[in-house]
Amino acid sequence: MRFMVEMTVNLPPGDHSALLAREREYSQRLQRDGRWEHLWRVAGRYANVSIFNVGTPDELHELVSGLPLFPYMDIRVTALAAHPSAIATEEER
Ligand SMILES: O=C(O)CC1=CCC(=O)O1
Repeated sequence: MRFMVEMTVNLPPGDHSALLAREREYSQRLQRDGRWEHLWRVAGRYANVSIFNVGTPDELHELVSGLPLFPYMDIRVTALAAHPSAIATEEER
């Protein structure tokens, strides 16, 4: 199941380098294992748009709530369905 996840980061002022390093490590592990398919910066905002490919909504919730930045983010999740006009490989579906 694919989900579009929009994350807006609201960090208080300060040095968050250790937290951001943990966030990067966590997200790159999920990108490498294929569950975090896309990660894009929203131009001009401290926000991202991501595509997750996971088995269940519960799994998505577990992954997203485990993000080190989770307490500092507003997160919006949209479930995605196949578009009948999309040209996509079987693997992408
Ligand atoms: O910088 C962000 O958009 C927050 C974030 C999510 C995954 C990551 O590595 O950073």
